[in-house]
Amino acid sequence: MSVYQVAAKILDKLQRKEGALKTLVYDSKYKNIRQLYALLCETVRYSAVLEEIIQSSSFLKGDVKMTRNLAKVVVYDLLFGKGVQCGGRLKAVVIAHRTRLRAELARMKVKKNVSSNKDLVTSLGGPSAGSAMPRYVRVNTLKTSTNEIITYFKRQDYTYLGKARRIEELSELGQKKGKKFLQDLHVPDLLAFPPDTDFHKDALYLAGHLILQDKASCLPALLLSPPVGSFVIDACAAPGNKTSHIAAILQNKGRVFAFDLDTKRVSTMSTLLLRAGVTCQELANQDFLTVRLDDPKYQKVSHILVDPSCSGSGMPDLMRVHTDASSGPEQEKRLQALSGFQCRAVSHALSFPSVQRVVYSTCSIHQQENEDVVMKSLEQNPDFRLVNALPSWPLRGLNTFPESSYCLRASLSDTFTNGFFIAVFERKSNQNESSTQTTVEKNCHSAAQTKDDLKVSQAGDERQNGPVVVDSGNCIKKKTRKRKKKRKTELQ
Ligand SMILES: C[S@@+](CC[C@H](N)C(=O)[O-])C[C@H]1O[C@@H](n2cnc3c(N)ncnc32)[C@H](O)[C@@H]1O
Repeated sequence: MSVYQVAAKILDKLQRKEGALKTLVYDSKYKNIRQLYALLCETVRYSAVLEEIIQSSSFLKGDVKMTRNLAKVVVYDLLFGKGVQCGGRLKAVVIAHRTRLRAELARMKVKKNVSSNKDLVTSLGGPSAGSAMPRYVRVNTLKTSTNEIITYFKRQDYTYLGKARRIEELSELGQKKGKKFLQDLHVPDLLAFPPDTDFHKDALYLAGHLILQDKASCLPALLLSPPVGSFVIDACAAPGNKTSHIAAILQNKGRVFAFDLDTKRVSTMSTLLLRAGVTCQELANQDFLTVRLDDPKYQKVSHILVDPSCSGSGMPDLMRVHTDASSGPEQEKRLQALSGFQCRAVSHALSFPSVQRVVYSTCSIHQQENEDVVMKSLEQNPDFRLVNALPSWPLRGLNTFPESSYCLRASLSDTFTNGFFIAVFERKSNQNESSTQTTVEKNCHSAAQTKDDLKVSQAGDERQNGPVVVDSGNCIKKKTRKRKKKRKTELQ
Protein backbone atom coordinates (compact mmCIF):
# COMPACT_ATOMS: atom_id res chain seq x y z
CA MET A 1 0.00 0.00 0.00
CA SER A 2 1.33 3.50 -0.81
CA VAL A 3 1.93 6.05 1.90
CA TYR A 4 -1.14 7.93 0.60
CA GLN A 5 -3.47 4.99 1.04
CA VAL A 6 -2.20 4.34 4.55
CA ALA A 7 -2.47 8.05 5.40
CA ALA A 8 -6.02 8.26 4.00
CA LYS A 9 -7.10 5.30 6.14
CA ILE A 10 -5.65 7.00 9.21
CA LEU A 11 -7.54 10.20 8.41
CA ASP A 12 -10.74 8.13 8.15
CA LYS A 13 -10.07 6.62 11.57
CA LEU A 14 -9.22 10.02 13.01
CA GLN A 15 -12.59 11.33 11.84
CA ARG A 16 -14.32 8.34 13.39
CA LYS A 17 -12.37 9.17 16.58
CA GLU A 18 -10.78 5.74 16.73
CA GLY A 19 -7.61 7.09 18.28
CA ALA A 20 -5.10 9.91 18.39
CA LEU A 21 -2.94 10.60 15.36
CA LYS A 22 0.28 9.26 16.86
CA THR A 23 -1.32 6.05 18.07
CA LEU A 24 -2.92 5.40 14.68
CA VAL A 25 0.42 6.01 12.98
CA TYR A 26 2.21 3.49 15.26
CA ASP A 27 -0.54 0.97 14.80
CA SER A 28 -0.45 1.23 10.99
CA LYS A 29 2.85 -0.70 10.94
CA TYR A 30 3.88 1.34 7.89
CA LYS A 31 7.60 0.98 7.24
CA ASN A 32 8.45 4.69 7.30
CA ILE A 33 6.38 6.08 10.15
CA ARG A 34 8.28 9.33 10.17
CA GLN A 35 7.31 10.07 6.55
CA LEU A 36 3.74 9.00 7.25
CA TYR A 37 3.45 11.12 10.38
CA ALA A 38 4.89 14.21 8.67
CA LEU A 39 2.51 13.81 5.71
CA LEU A 40 -0.47 13.48 8.04
CA CYS A 41 0.45 16.43 10.24
CA GLU A 42 0.85 18.66 7.20
CA THR A 43 -2.33 17.42 5.52
CA VAL A 44 -4.23 18.16 8.73
CA ARG A 45 -2.64 21.60 8.90
CA TYR A 46 -3.67 22.35 5.30
CA SER A 47 -7.02 20.62 5.70
CA ALA A 48 -9.26 23.65 5.11
CA VAL A 49 -7.19 24.80 2.11
CA LEU A 50 -7.22 21.32 0.58
CA GLU A 51 -10.98 20.97 1.10
CA GLU A 52 -11.58 24.21 -0.74
CA ILE A 53 -9.22 23.40 -3.63
CA ILE A 54 -10.68 19.91 -4.09
CA GLN A 55 -14.17 21.38 -4.04
CA SER A 56 -13.58 24.32 -6.38
CA SER A 57 -11.54 22.29 -8.89
CA SER A 58 -14.25 19.58 -8.97
CA PHE A 59 -11.39 17.11 -8.62
CA LEU A 60 -13.58 14.38 -7.21
CA LYS A 61 -16.26 14.71 -9.83
CA GLY A 62 -16.20 12.81 -13.12
CA ASP A 63 -13.83 9.89 -13.54
CA VAL A 64 -11.69 10.32 -10.43
CA LYS A 65 -12.59 7.47 -8.09
CA MET A 66 -10.99 8.05 -4.72
CA THR A 67 -12.10 8.98 -1.22
CA ARG A 68 -11.93 12.59 -0.06
CA ASN A 69 -9.16 11.77 2.40
CA LEU A 70 -7.05 10.01 -0.24
CA ALA A 71 -7.53 13.06 -2.46
CA LYS A 72 -6.45 15.32 0.39
CA VAL A 73 -3.14 13.58 1.13
CA VAL A 74 -2.12 13.20 -2.48
CA VAL A 75 -3.13 16.76 -3.43
CA TYR A 76 -1.24 17.99 -0.37
CA ASP A 77 1.98 16.40 -1.67
CA LEU A 78 1.38 17.65 -5.20
CA LEU A 79 0.80 21.28 -4.21
CA PHE A 80 2.67 21.79 -0.94
CA GLY A 81 4.86 18.73 -0.35
CA LYS A 82 7.51 16.87 -2.24
CA GLY A 83 5.47 16.12 -5.35
CA VAL A 84 3.53 12.90 -5.82
CA GLN A 85 5.67 10.08 -4.41
CA CYS A 86 3.97 7.06 -5.96
CA GLY A 87 3.52 5.57 -9.39
CA GLY A 88 0.65 3.78 -11.05
CA ARG A 89 -2.91 4.95 -11.56
CA LEU A 90 -3.04 7.23 -8.53
CA LYS A 91 -0.13 9.31 -9.86
CA ALA A 92 -1.55 9.35 -13.38
CA VAL A 93 -4.91 10.68 -12.15
CA VAL A 94 -3.37 13.44 -10.08
CA ILE A 95 -0.95 14.49 -12.81
CA ALA A 96 -3.85 14.68 -15.26
CA HIS A 97 -5.51 17.26 -12.96
CA ARG A 98 -2.31 19.03 -11.93
CA THR A 99 -2.82 22.20 -13.98
CA ARG A 100 -6.36 22.72 -12.69
CA LEU A 101 -5.39 22.12 -9.08
CA ARG A 102 -2.48 24.56 -9.31
CA ALA A 103 -4.69 27.16 -10.95
CA GLU A 104 -7.21 26.82 -8.09
CA LEU A 105 -4.43 27.33 -5.56
CA ALA A 106 -3.25 30.49 -7.36
CA ARG A 107 -6.84 31.77 -7.58
CA MET A 108 -7.39 31.18 -3.89
CA LYS A 109 -4.29 33.17 -2.97
CA VAL A 110 -5.46 36.11 -5.07
CA LYS A 111 -8.92 35.91 -3.50
CA LYS A 112 -7.50 35.85 0.02
CA ASN A 113 -4.91 38.49 -0.85
CA VAL A 114 -1.98 36.41 0.42
CA SER A 115 1.28 35.48 -1.23
CA SER A 116 2.54 32.51 0.77
CA ASN A 117 1.06 29.08 1.49
CA LYS A 118 1.53 29.71 5.21
CA ASP A 119 -0.62 32.85 5.07
CA LEU A 120 -3.24 30.97 3.13
CA VAL A 121 -3.53 28.43 5.96
CA THR A 122 -3.91 31.24 8.48
CA SER A 123 -6.50 33.07 6.38
CA LEU A 124 -8.71 29.96 6.46
CA GLY A 125 -8.61 29.66 10.22
CA GLY A 126 -5.60 27.34 10.44
CA PRO A 127 -2.87 27.90 12.99
CA SER A 128 -1.21 31.28 12.49
CA ALA A 129 2.44 31.89 13.23
CA GLY A 130 1.30 33.90 16.25
CA SER A 131 -0.80 31.14 17.72
CA ALA A 132 1.43 28.25 16.71
CA MET A 133 2.36 26.04 19.61
CA PRO A 134 6.00 26.05 20.62
CA ARG A 135 7.91 22.79 20.66
CA TYR A 136 8.05 22.09 24.37
CA VAL A 137 10.88 20.02 25.81
CA ARG A 138 10.79 18.80 29.41
CA VAL A 139 14.19 18.28 30.95
CA ASN A 140 14.33 14.88 32.61
CA THR A 141 15.86 15.80 35.96
CA LEU A 142 16.46 12.11 36.72
CA LYS A 143 19.26 12.24 34.15
CA THR A 144 20.39 15.84 33.87
CA SER A 145 19.59 19.40 34.94
CA THR A 146 17.94 22.29 33.15
CA ASN A 147 21.12 24.29 33.22
CA GLU A 148 23.17 21.50 31.68
CA ILE A 149 20.60 21.35 28.90
CA ILE A 150 20.62 25.13 28.44
CA THR A 151 24.40 24.97 28.06
CA TYR A 152 24.06 22.04 25.64
CA PHE A 153 21.73 23.99 23.35
CA LYS A 154 23.82 27.14 23.54
CA ARG A 155 26.74 25.05 22.27
CA GLN A 156 24.56 24.04 19.35
CA ASP A 157 24.21 27.71 18.37
CA TYR A 158 20.80 28.26 19.93
CA THR A 159 20.27 31.67 21.50
CA TYR A 160 18.91 31.40 25.03
CA LEU A 161 16.32 34.14 25.63
CA GLY A 162 16.08 33.48 29.39
CA LYS A 163 12.95 32.72 31.34
CA ALA A 164 9.71 33.95 29.78
CA ARG A 165 7.99 36.70 31.76
CA ARG A 166 4.73 36.72 29.84
CA ILE A 167 2.89 33.73 28.43
CA GLU A 168 2.70 35.48 25.03
CA GLU A 169 6.49 35.24 24.68
CA LEU A 170 6.02 31.53 24.07
CA SER A 171 3.90 32.08 20.98
CA GLU A 172 6.20 34.83 19.72
CA LEU A 173 9.00 32.27 19.39
CA GLY A 174 7.47 31.18 16.08
CA GLN A 175 7.78 34.68 14.64
CA LYS A 176 11.46 35.06 15.45
CA LYS A 177 14.06 34.04 12.94
CA GLY A 178 16.89 31.70 13.89
CA LYS A 179 17.53 29.12 16.58
CA LYS A 180 16.12 30.46 19.83
CA PHE A 181 14.64 29.08 23.03
CA LEU A 182 13.11 30.17 26.31
CA GLN A 183 12.63 28.67 29.72
CA ASP A 184 8.92 28.36 30.56
CA LEU A 185 7.43 30.63 33.21
CA HIS A 186 5.13 28.03 34.83
CA VAL A 187 6.85 24.65 34.60
CA PRO A 188 10.33 24.73 36.11
CA ASP A 189 12.14 22.27 33.88
CA LEU A 190 10.41 23.06 30.62
CA LEU A 191 12.02 24.73 27.61
CA ALA A 192 10.16 26.19 24.64
CA PHE A 193 11.51 26.25 21.08
CA PRO A 194 10.01 27.51 17.80
CA PRO A 195 7.13 25.30 16.57
CA ASP A 196 8.93 23.41 13.81
CA THR A 197 12.00 22.44 15.82
CA ASP A 198 12.56 18.69 15.50
CA PHE A 199 14.36 16.84 18.28
CA HIS A 200 13.55 13.29 17.25
CA LYS A 201 17.14 12.65 16.21
CA ASP A 202 18.73 14.61 19.05
CA ALA A 203 21.20 12.48 21.00
CA LEU A 204 19.92 13.70 24.37
CA TYR A 205 16.33 13.01 23.39
CA LEU A 206 17.27 9.49 22.30
CA ALA A 207 19.11 9.00 25.60
CA GLY A 208 16.05 10.01 27.64
CA HIS A 209 17.48 13.30 28.93
CA LEU A 210 14.82 15.27 27.08
CA ILE A 211 11.10 14.42 27.00
CA LEU A 212 8.98 15.88 24.21
CA GLN A 213 5.86 16.75 26.16
CA ASP A 214 3.28 19.49 25.71
CA LYS A 215 3.31 22.12 28.43
CA ALA A 216 -0.30 21.49 29.51
CA SER A 217 0.46 17.83 30.00
CA CYS A 218 3.30 18.74 32.38
CA LEU A 219 0.90 20.51 34.75
CA PRO A 220 -0.85 17.47 36.31
CA ALA A 221 2.31 15.98 37.86
CA LEU A 222 3.43 19.42 38.94
CA LEU A 223 0.11 20.16 40.62
CA LEU A 224 0.12 16.74 42.24
CA SER A 225 3.52 17.62 43.74
CA PRO A 226 4.05 14.46 45.79
CA PRO A 227 6.75 14.97 48.42
CA VAL A 228 9.97 13.04 47.82
CA GLY A 229 9.58 9.48 49.12
CA SER A 230 5.79 9.33 48.95
CA PHE A 231 3.61 6.57 47.50
CA VAL A 232 1.73 7.59 44.36
CA ILE A 233 -0.75 5.94 41.98
CA ASP A 234 -0.87 6.88 38.31
CA ALA A 235 -4.28 5.41 37.52
CA CYS A 236 -4.31 5.52 33.70
CA ALA A 237 -0.63 5.82 33.05
CA ALA A 238 0.44 4.66 29.58
CA PRO A 239 2.50 5.67 27.65
CA GLY A 240 3.93 7.12 30.83
CA ASN A 241 4.97 10.73 30.21
CA LYS A 242 3.31 11.86 33.41
CA THR A 243 4.59 8.80 35.26
CA SER A 244 8.17 9.74 34.43
CA HIS A 245 7.45 13.32 35.47
CA ILE A 246 6.08 12.11 38.83
CA ALA A 247 9.18 9.91 39.27
CA ALA A 248 11.37 12.95 38.59
CA ILE A 249 9.49 14.97 41.24
CA LEU A 250 9.94 12.04 43.67
CA GLN A 251 13.64 11.91 42.70
CA ASN A 252 13.05 8.17 42.21
CA LYS A 253 12.40 7.83 45.95
CA GLY A 254 9.13 6.33 47.14
CA ARG A 255 6.91 4.39 44.72
CA VAL A 256 4.76 5.02 41.66
CA PHE A 257 2.15 2.34 41.01
CA ALA A 258 1.24 2.82 37.35
CA PHE A 259 -1.86 1.08 35.95
CA ASP A 260 -3.12 0.79 32.41
CA LEU A 261 -5.71 -1.38 30.75
CA ASP A 262 -3.96 -1.60 27.39
CA THR A 263 -1.25 -4.26 27.15
CA LYS A 264 0.55 -2.70 24.19
CA ARG A 265 0.64 0.69 25.82
CA VAL A 266 1.98 -0.79 29.07
CA SER A 267 4.84 -2.33 27.10
CA THR A 268 5.59 1.04 25.44
CA MET A 269 5.49 2.65 28.88
CA SER A 270 7.96 0.13 30.21
CA THR A 271 10.42 1.01 27.40
CA LEU A 272 9.99 4.75 27.87
CA LEU A 273 10.40 4.63 31.64
CA LEU A 274 13.56 2.57 31.26
CA ARG A 275 14.93 5.14 28.82
CA ALA A 276 14.00 7.95 31.24
CA GLY A 277 15.94 6.30 34.09
CA VAL A 278 12.83 5.73 36.24
CA THR A 279 13.44 3.13 38.94
CA CYS A 280 10.64 3.72 41.47
CA GLN A 281 7.79 2.37 39.31
CA GLU A 282 5.63 -0.71 39.61
CA LEU A 283 3.65 -1.26 36.40
CA ALA A 284 0.43 -3.23 36.18
CA ASN A 285 -1.63 -4.09 33.13
CA GLN A 286 -4.84 -3.77 35.13
CA ASP A 287 -8.16 -1.93 35.17
CA PHE A 288 -7.70 0.79 37.79
CA LEU A 289 -11.31 0.39 38.87
CA THR A 290 -10.50 -3.16 40.04
CA VAL A 291 -7.57 -2.11 42.24
CA ARG A 292 -8.56 -3.08 45.76
CA LEU A 293 -8.77 -0.31 48.31
CA ASP A 294 -7.85 -2.73 51.12
CA ASP A 295 -4.75 -4.13 49.40
CA PRO A 296 -1.91 -3.63 51.93
CA LYS A 297 0.34 -2.45 49.09
CA TYR A 298 -1.67 0.75 48.59
CA GLN A 299 -2.35 1.69 52.22
CA LYS A 300 0.31 4.40 52.17
CA VAL A 301 -0.72 5.92 48.83
CA SER A 302 -1.17 9.65 49.47
CA HIS A 303 -1.25 11.11 45.92
CA ILE A 304 -3.14 9.87 42.86
CA LEU A 305 -3.16 11.08 39.26
CA VAL A 306 -6.25 10.27 37.20
CA ASP A 307 -5.60 11.04 33.53
CA PRO A 308 -8.18 8.73 31.95
CA SER A 309 -9.23 8.02 28.38
CA CYS A 310 -11.15 10.99 27.00
CA SER A 311 -12.45 12.29 23.67
CA GLY A 312 -9.05 13.86 22.94
CA SER A 313 -10.92 16.88 21.56
CA GLY A 314 -8.23 19.25 22.85
CA MET A 315 -5.58 17.76 20.59
CA PRO A 316 -4.97 19.98 17.55
CA ASP A 317 -5.02 17.09 15.08
CA LEU A 318 -8.54 16.15 16.17
CA MET A 319 -9.72 19.74 16.45
CA ARG A 320 -8.80 20.47 12.86
CA VAL A 321 -10.13 17.30 11.28
CA HIS A 322 -13.45 17.14 13.16
CA THR A 323 -15.25 20.12 11.94
CA ASP A 324 -18.64 18.52 11.39
CA ALA A 325 -18.28 15.31 13.35
CA SER A 326 -18.25 16.87 16.80
CA SER A 327 -21.92 17.33 17.55
CA GLY A 328 -25.12 15.34 17.40
CA PRO A 329 -26.60 12.44 19.37
CA GLU A 330 -23.74 10.00 18.63
CA GLN A 331 -21.21 12.44 20.04
CA GLU A 332 -23.40 13.13 23.08
CA LYS A 333 -23.74 9.39 23.77
CA ARG A 334 -20.00 8.91 23.53
CA LEU A 335 -19.31 11.86 25.84
CA GLN A 336 -21.77 10.51 28.42
CA ALA A 337 -20.06 7.11 28.35
CA LEU A 338 -16.62 8.70 28.78
CA SER A 339 -17.89 10.98 31.50
CA GLY A 340 -19.39 8.00 33.38
CA PHE A 341 -16.05 6.19 33.37
CA GLN A 342 -14.17 9.34 34.34
CA CYS A 343 -16.48 9.89 37.35
CA ARG A 344 -15.97 6.29 38.48
CA ALA A 345 -12.19 6.61 38.15
CA VAL A 346 -12.08 9.85 40.19
CA SER A 347 -14.37 8.46 42.90
CA HIS A 348 -12.29 5.29 43.12
CA ALA A 349 -9.15 7.40 43.53
CA LEU A 350 -10.78 9.50 46.25
CA SER A 351 -11.65 6.29 48.14
CA PHE A 352 -8.09 5.13 48.88
CA PRO A 353 -7.66 5.16 52.66
CA SER A 354 -4.65 7.49 52.94
CA VAL A 355 -5.09 9.59 49.82
CA GLN A 356 -4.66 13.31 50.43
CA ARG A 357 -4.50 14.75 46.94
CA VAL A 358 -5.94 13.66 43.60
CA VAL A 359 -5.30 15.42 40.31
CA TYR A 360 -7.82 14.84 37.52
CA SER A 361 -6.86 15.79 33.95
CA THR A 362 -8.13 15.37 30.40
CA CYS A 363 -7.11 16.58 26.97
CA SER A 364 -10.76 17.30 26.22
CA ILE A 365 -12.52 20.59 25.67
CA HIS A 366 -15.98 19.23 26.59
CA GLN A 367 -17.74 20.32 29.77
CA GLN A 368 -19.23 16.81 30.17
CA GLU A 369 -15.73 15.34 30.61
CA ASN A 370 -14.39 18.23 32.66
CA GLU A 371 -16.43 20.49 34.96
CA ASP A 372 -19.35 18.00 35.07
CA VAL A 373 -17.05 15.18 36.25
CA VAL A 374 -15.55 17.39 38.93
CA MET A 375 -18.91 18.63 40.17
CA LYS A 376 -20.33 15.09 40.44
CA SER A 377 -17.17 13.82 42.14
CA LEU A 378 -17.39 16.57 44.76
CA GLU A 379 -21.07 15.77 45.38
CA GLN A 380 -20.27 12.09 45.82
CA ASN A 381 -17.17 12.65 47.98
CA PRO A 382 -17.95 15.33 50.58
CA ASP A 383 -14.63 14.71 52.38
CA PHE A 384 -12.81 16.42 49.51
CA ARG A 385 -12.63 19.98 48.28
CA LEU A 386 -11.00 21.64 45.29
CA VAL A 387 -7.67 23.40 45.52
CA ASN A 388 -7.31 26.60 43.50
CA ALA A 389 -4.99 25.19 40.85
CA LEU A 390 -2.28 27.60 39.80
CA PRO A 391 -4.24 30.84 40.38
CA SER A 392 -2.00 32.88 38.10
CA TRP A 393 -2.96 30.65 35.12
CA PRO A 394 -5.09 32.75 32.74
CA LEU A 395 -7.74 30.26 31.61
CA ARG A 396 -10.12 28.83 34.25
CA GLY A 397 -12.86 26.18 34.37
CA LEU A 398 -16.25 27.05 32.85
CA ASN A 399 -18.56 28.78 35.30
CA THR A 400 -20.88 25.83 35.94
CA PHE A 401 -20.63 25.37 39.75
CA PRO A 402 -19.37 27.53 42.66
CA GLU A 403 -15.68 26.54 42.67
CA SER A 404 -15.33 25.80 38.97
CA SER A 405 -12.81 28.62 38.61
CA TYR A 406 -10.46 26.58 40.82
CA CYS A 407 -10.09 24.23 37.85
CA LEU A 408 -7.86 25.24 35.00
CA ARG A 409 -8.22 24.95 31.28
CA ALA A 410 -5.61 25.28 28.56
CA SER A 411 -5.95 26.02 24.87
CA LEU A 412 -3.84 26.85 21.85
CA SER A 413 -5.19 30.40 21.57
CA ASP A 414 -4.98 31.33 25.28
CA THR A 415 -2.08 29.37 26.72
CA PHE A 416 -0.23 28.16 23.57
CA THR A 417 -0.69 24.53 24.50
CA ASN A 418 -3.00 21.69 23.58
CA GLY A 419 -6.55 21.91 24.89
CA PHE A 420 -6.48 20.55 28.45
CA PHE A 421 -8.38 20.53 31.74
CA ILE A 422 -7.13 19.99 35.31
CA ALA A 423 -8.77 19.82 38.74
CA VAL A 424 -6.98 19.26 42.05
CA PHE A 425 -8.89 17.57 44.89
CA GLU A 426 -7.65 17.62 48.46
CA ARG A 427 -8.95 15.83 51.55
CA LYS A 428 -10.71 18.36 53.84
CA SER A 429 -9.33 16.82 57.01
CA ASN A 430 -5.84 17.08 55.60
CA GLN A 431 -3.84 17.47 58.79
CA ASN A 432 -0.68 17.45 56.75
CA GLU A 433 -1.69 20.33 54.54
CA SER A 434 0.86 22.74 55.94
CA SER A 435 3.56 20.09 55.95
CA THR A 436 2.69 19.31 52.32
CA GLN A 437 3.13 22.96 51.52
CA THR A 438 6.40 23.08 53.37
CA THR A 439 7.66 20.08 51.46
CA VAL A 440 6.60 21.63 48.19
CA GLU A 441 8.25 24.93 48.99
CA LYS A 442 11.37 23.13 50.14
CA ASN A 443 11.45 21.19 46.88
CA CYS A 444 11.11 24.43 44.99
CA HIS A 445 13.92 26.11 46.81
CA SER A 446 16.25 23.19 46.47
CA ALA A 447 15.39 22.95 42.78
CA ALA A 448 16.21 26.61 42.42
CA GLN A 449 19.47 26.38 44.26
CA THR A 450 21.33 23.55 42.65
CA LYS A 451 24.92 24.32 41.81
CA ASP A 452 23.94 24.60 38.16
CA ASP A 453 21.28 27.19 38.87
CA LEU A 454 23.77 29.26 40.74
CA LYS A 455 26.20 28.99 37.84
CA VAL A 456 23.60 30.24 35.39
CA SER A 457 22.50 33.14 37.57
CA GLN A 458 26.14 34.09 38.11
CA ALA A 459 26.51 34.04 34.34
CA GLY A 460 24.43 37.20 34.48
CA ASP A 461 21.14 36.32 32.87
CA GLU A 462 18.89 38.26 35.20
CA ARG A 463 15.71 36.94 33.60
CA GLN A 464 16.66 33.56 35.03
CA ASN A 465 16.37 34.81 38.58
CA GLY A 466 12.65 35.25 39.06
CA PRO A 467 11.06 34.84 42.46
CA VAL A 468 10.02 31.47 43.82
CA VAL A 469 6.33 31.15 43.11
CA VAL A 470 4.18 29.02 45.34
CA ASP A 471 0.60 28.69 44.18
CA SER A 472 -1.74 27.29 46.84
CA GLY A 473 0.89 24.93 48.03
CA ASN A 474 1.90 24.05 44.49
CA CYS A 475 5.33 25.13 43.46
CA ILE A 476 5.34 26.26 39.90
CA LYS A 477 8.99 26.93 39.29
CA LYS A 478 11.92 27.00 40.91
CA LYS A 479 9.76 24.71 41.45
CA THR A 480 7.99 -7.58 21.57
CA ARG A 481 10.73 -6.42 19.58
CA LYS A 482 13.46 -3.98 19.19
CA ARG A 483 12.21 -2.56 15.89
CA LYS A 484 8.68 -2.29 17.18
CA LYS A 485 9.93 -0.57 20.31
CA LYS A 486 11.98 1.81 18.18
CA ARG A 487 8.93 2.67 16.06
CA LYS A 488 6.96 3.33 19.22
CA THR A 489 9.51 5.60 20.75
CA GLU A 490 10.46 7.47 17.59
CA LEU A 491 7.37 9.65 17.58
CA GLN A 492 7.03 10.30 21.30
C1 LIG B 1 -4.99 9.82 28.24
S1 LIG B 1 -4.24 8.27 28.27
C2 LIG B 1 -3.06 8.41 29.54
C3 LIG B 1 -1.83 9.19 29.18
C4 LIG B 1 -0.77 9.11 30.24
N1 LIG B 1 -1.25 9.56 31.53
C5 LIG B 1 0.48 9.89 29.87
O1 LIG B 1 0.63 11.02 30.30
O2 LIG B 1 1.32 9.37 29.14
C6 LIG B 1 -5.47 7.29 29.00
C7 LIG B 1 -5.03 5.88 29.29
O3 LIG B 1 -6.02 5.28 30.12
C8 LIG B 1 -6.02 3.90 29.86
N2 LIG B 1 -7.25 3.34 30.47
C9 LIG B 1 -8.50 3.41 30.01
N3 LIG B 1 -9.34 2.80 30.87
C10 LIG B 1 -8.60 2.36 31.91
C11 LIG B 1 -8.88 1.66 33.13
N4 LIG B 1 -10.13 1.30 33.44
N5 LIG B 1 -7.86 1.38 33.96
C12 LIG B 1 -6.59 1.74 33.65
N6 LIG B 1 -6.26 2.39 32.50
C13 LIG B 1 -7.25 2.70 31.66
C14 LIG B 1 -5.91 3.84 28.36
O4 LIG B 1 -5.44 2.58 27.95
C15 LIG B 1 -4.92 4.97 28.08
O5 LIG B 1 -3.62 4.47 27.99
